[in-house]
Amino acid sequence: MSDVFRLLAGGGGGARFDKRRFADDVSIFTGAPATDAAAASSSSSKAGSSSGTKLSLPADLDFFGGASAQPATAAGKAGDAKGKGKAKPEADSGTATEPLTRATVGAFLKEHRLKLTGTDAPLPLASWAELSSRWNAPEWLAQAPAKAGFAAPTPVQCAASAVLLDDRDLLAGAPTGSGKTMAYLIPLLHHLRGPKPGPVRALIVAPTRELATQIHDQLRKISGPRGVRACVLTKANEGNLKQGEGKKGIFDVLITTPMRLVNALEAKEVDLSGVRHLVLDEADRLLEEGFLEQTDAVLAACSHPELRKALFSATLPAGVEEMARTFMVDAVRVIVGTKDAANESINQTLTYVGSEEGKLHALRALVHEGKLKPPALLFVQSIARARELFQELVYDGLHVDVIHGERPRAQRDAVVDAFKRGDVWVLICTELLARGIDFKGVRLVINYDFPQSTQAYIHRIGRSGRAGRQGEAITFYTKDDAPHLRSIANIMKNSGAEVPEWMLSLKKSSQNARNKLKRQAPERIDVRVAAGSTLGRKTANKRADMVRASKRRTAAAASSEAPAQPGEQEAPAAPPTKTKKRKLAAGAAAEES
Ligand SMILES: Nc1ncnc2c1ncn2[C@@H]1O[C@H](COP(=O)(O)OP(=O)(O)OP(=O)(O)O)[C@@H](O)[C@H]1O
Repeated sequence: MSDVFRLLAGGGGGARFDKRRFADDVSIFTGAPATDAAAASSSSSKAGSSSGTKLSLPADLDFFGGASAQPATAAGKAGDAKGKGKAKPEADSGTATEPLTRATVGAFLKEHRLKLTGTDAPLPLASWAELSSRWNAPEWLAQAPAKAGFAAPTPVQCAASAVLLDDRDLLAGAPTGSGKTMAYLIPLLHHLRGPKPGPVRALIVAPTRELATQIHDQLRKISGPRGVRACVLTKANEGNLKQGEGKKGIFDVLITTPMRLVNALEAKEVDLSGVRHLVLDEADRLLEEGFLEQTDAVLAACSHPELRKALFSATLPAGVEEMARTFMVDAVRVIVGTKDAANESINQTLTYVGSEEGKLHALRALVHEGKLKPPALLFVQSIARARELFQELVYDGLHVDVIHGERPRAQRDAVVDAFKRGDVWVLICTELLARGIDFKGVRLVINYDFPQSTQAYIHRIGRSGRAGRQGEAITFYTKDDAPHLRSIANIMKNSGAEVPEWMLSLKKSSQNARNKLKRQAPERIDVRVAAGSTLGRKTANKRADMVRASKRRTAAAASSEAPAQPGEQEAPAAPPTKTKKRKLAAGAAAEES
């Protein structure tokens, strides 16, 4: 039996993977025909063990491309996207594409559903070759995207990169998974040219440490032979950013969460007066309650007179755009597809589960019906519920793990790696993973708890269907969620999903109710209590033993790590008072520490 196949086997009770039913999936793991794979099944590994042995994965199992040295031909993949608003490069790999002219740009914008507004908005670039022909970028930079597997630019890269290469302020909205990160990293590298001792010259702010780390990884991938020096700000490397007293800063690019940066600013460990390029990734989140105060402080500390600002997100509510206009100068606005819409490569469904008690039944039914296609993300509304659901599912043989802002940093990193390797099949998570995280191979997102806003919905389900791949999202709703059903149903309809007419004609929830829901998650009974009726005493005792054992393993693994601060961005609690605001912000940025 192959190691990979051993991974499929789960221990304990509950709804296990039925390997006959999932013969097609099993065959991926064995490389054998589906029927043989099913016949060869046997069980040995422990459910929920994510630390797992390192496996050498067959290509089909390398869901996230992490195991293969050669990245997937991303341009080809993105090129697979059919229809509107998707990451769709304009040409096949390597094909030279004519630069756009004022005469041809209209058709290009229409074809790629691009909206470009602003004074003298620059023409989008039509191929990476224009990096050198139009902006005189060094050869290595013009070749960097193709080397990274991105043969042709995606629509947001065509339009937004051109604006940034022209050194203009930018507000960009494009669907999840459409390549926004490269859209700003490539121009950044162009402007920085190479490493230069002295103060930090570029600053990228993102709401979670996980996203900051991912951006850093992407930057390293393309930063070329004379690579600029970038770091994710941590307590440990703060000192290296200090200027003066005979010290010269050694980092060109700083990538950070707002709270971490504000702490460093307050401790006078970082000087941002040399920052020429500021990127706010997931800008609407950074300009929302919980982060706004910190983002404000960061903007104030970036005092360079020629500071250029770039704001990116898949969702840009009107209020955020309005706020952005107060600090941007002569900005160009780029929108790909319909603003604030879900990615159209994702097949979306809403599932009525009655009450909290119905959720586990519905989840287990998905497993039995072979509809829970791993790798899958399972979103819940709070850290407490993430823990509860993990305790409930850890015995189901699903190779499940959990990630949230109260797990120590090393554990969070290990879980992300295990998920990328394919060791974890189902990852229970909070909003910590909802934004920006690029697990390319995620096949299914389940909203176990109803999302608290349309933005949360768009970002959560956007963890699948990336770079032109197909994805799937299932959202559970109870009768208590019904008042907010209509707004999600509308988002679904606007991205081409079939939605029953009655959902669209439900009464619209009031702005107040929507704001309240956004601020505060609804009360839900404990997942374990909801499941209580299905558990025999014996099973319950066995579960308790296994949870204790799992906790012991976790504690042993984390013994060297200080835990992150409690709270996180998805649970911004009650309307903030002044002091509470500060606490909230600390909570919102818990994952950065
Ligand atoms: N030109 C390209 N061709 C094909 N794939 C690309 C291209 N540029 C980026 N990608 C890939 O597309 C995936 C999604 O990119 P990225 O994470 O930047 O999306 P995003 O638009 O920022 O999404 P989100 O809104 O969720 O943050 C990544 O795996 C990236 O490597």
